[in-house]
Amino acid sequence: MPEKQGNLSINSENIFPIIKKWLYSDHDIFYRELISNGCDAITKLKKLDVMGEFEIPEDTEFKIQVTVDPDEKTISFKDNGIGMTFEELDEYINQIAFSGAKDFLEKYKDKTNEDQIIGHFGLGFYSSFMVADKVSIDTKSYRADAPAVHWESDGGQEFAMAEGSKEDFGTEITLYLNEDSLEFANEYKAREVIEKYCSFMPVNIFLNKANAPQEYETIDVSEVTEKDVVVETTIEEAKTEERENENGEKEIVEISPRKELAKINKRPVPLNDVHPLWTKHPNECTDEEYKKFYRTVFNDYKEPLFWIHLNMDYPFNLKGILYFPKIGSQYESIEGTIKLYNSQVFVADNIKEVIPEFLMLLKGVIDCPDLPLNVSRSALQNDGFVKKISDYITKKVADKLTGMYKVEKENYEKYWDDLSPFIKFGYIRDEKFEDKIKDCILFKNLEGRYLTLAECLEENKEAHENTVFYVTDEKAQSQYINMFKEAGIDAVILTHTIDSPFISHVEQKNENVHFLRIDTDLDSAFKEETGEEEKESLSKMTDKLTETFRKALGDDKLEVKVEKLKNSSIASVVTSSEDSRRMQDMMKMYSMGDMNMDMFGASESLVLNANHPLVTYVLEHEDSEDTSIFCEQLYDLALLSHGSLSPERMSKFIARTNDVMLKLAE
Ligand SMILES: Nc1ncnc2c1ncn2[C@@H]1O[C@H](COP(=O)(O)OP(=O)(O)OP(=O)(O)O)[C@@H](O)[C@H]1O
Repeated sequence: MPEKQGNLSINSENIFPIIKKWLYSDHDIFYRELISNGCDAITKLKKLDVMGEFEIPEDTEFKIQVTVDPDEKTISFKDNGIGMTFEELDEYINQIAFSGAKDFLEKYKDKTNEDQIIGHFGLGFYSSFMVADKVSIDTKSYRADAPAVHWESDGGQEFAMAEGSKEDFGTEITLYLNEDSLEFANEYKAREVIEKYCSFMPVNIFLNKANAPQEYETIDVSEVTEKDVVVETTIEEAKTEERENENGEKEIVEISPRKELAKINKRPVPLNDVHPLWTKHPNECTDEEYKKFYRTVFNDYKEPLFWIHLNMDYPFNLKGILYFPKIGSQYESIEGTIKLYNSQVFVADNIKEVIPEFLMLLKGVIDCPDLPLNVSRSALQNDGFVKKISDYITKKVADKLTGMYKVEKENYEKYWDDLSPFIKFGYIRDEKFEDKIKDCILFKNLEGRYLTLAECLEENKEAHENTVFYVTDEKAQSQYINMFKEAGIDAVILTHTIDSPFISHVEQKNENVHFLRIDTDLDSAFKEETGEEEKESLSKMTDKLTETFRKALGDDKLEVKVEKLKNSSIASVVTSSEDSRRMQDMMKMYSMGDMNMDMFGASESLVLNANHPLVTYVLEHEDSEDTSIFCEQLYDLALLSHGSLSPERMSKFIARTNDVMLKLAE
């Protein structure tokens, strides 16, 4: 065999600093690249066997063996795949692998943002130089007549290759780590990285540490296979116990039989699952398997609500499982994770160019071998193919939900509280999803029944046409809820942060429909019908009480309304204008709380019930010495039932209440 030395130098002298910078956040990627090269080499050999060009020896067990050696500061990756001849190695490694790195550099030389590169596919073998000063390859082709080859390169600039000594077919790549990268030879680190990238690769991956002491396990002799190395066999005598039988006599019973045990070298356990659940046909998967897969992949011990198994072959290849997680409480983060794979090789989490943003609230895996992953994010955004994938996933999710709504309404309602933030987010963000799902959005009413928007409007069309009253905080708005219930008026519960943008969106899409918070201007249903004369007298009362309350509270902007409420036990309530409240909420959301809210008009009004004796008392005693106490107290009580008092008002309210009680005690 000829020997060969050469120069691998790539035009740029600075290739290392540049590549290192780009890959800085995921330096560990070389594990994925070298292991997936090994998987490819094994897959190729299996294909040759199917094509009849090679016969796989009977005792072959395909695997990738990773060995870390912290003492020698090396990591080796050994596969029993197709291997390379001298010429192939020269072509694939000296030319292609290095030209791959060169292409990579060319493509991205003007881009400084590492975020623009997805997956880093295309860097392959060359990535080993990110962590190693020296790399060697020992390979032997599957072709019986091809001699083994040894290749090595110091620093990735020059190489030397010559006949090697490897005896069996396959490839072993050894990395001599640089001082900055020694952590990768740590067994636990290695395990962590392999589990991150290679958990579902299609060939068994084993990890061991060089010179680690042999570990053993004990099994029943009947379970020993040809592959086991038996160190010793032992007999465990039967265990017996004296027990009383049903006739009250004592007898000896065997509680465990005599066993013949074998101590064997610990059987290696692969780090990966070569047949992840998504690769199976949905008909072959059980609920228990789906749940177990969810637990292992997402470390979430709360059971998912349900899942969708995606399985598409045409016009593109896409498989995956999307889980709808159970949301613990509304305060818990509902951020999900969608893991993207390319032929069982992990690429990245949550690539928003491929997966619609609202689906990121779910948890799931998607494997798409056809995805162009070696291009920049901006290119992915404009890629029609990626758009198709994204549309397909959206359609599948919408179909599942609408199907459930139609066929399993009871379950759908049961899951609604968990599903609702996700569905509402999708409804706002994705027009296609909105189109499909809009008639399956539910609203929980005061009785706890679930209604669609159309049903809500229909049920309440006599009492308040095209208006939906809603509650955002069941505790703070309980007084209003009671008033509504007494008056036989319905409202819906919308307590999630997504609900505020959600109702605005519903209003935009349904021009006539309005949502009013339950504490907005009181509906006529709560008021007594008033004739013209009474209206005039109420208006006079309003003027008078406005003056009295403004003076007592020292607030000359206070909006006061006087009404005859049917519920005579209520003296005062605060109502707020829907529009200005929404505007204020929006300001808060965008942290513009400092802005002067007066520009949006008065948001709150004090409504006094002319049917309540305390109100009539104030009306008749505007100049009495205690009037201001009545005014302050009525206002604070109204505010309290509307929400809460400011700390300053609260202290004054407590002191004043004590004074009032003292007076009563006198
Ligand atoms: N373990 C191996 N066994 C056999 N051939 C290999 C092995 N590793 C690399 N090769 C050969 O070297 C070539 C270059 O490898 P490299 O990892 O740089 O790029 P790639 O695998 O083709 O593409 P990618 O960038 O997707 O990894 C491979 O195409 C393959 O032919």
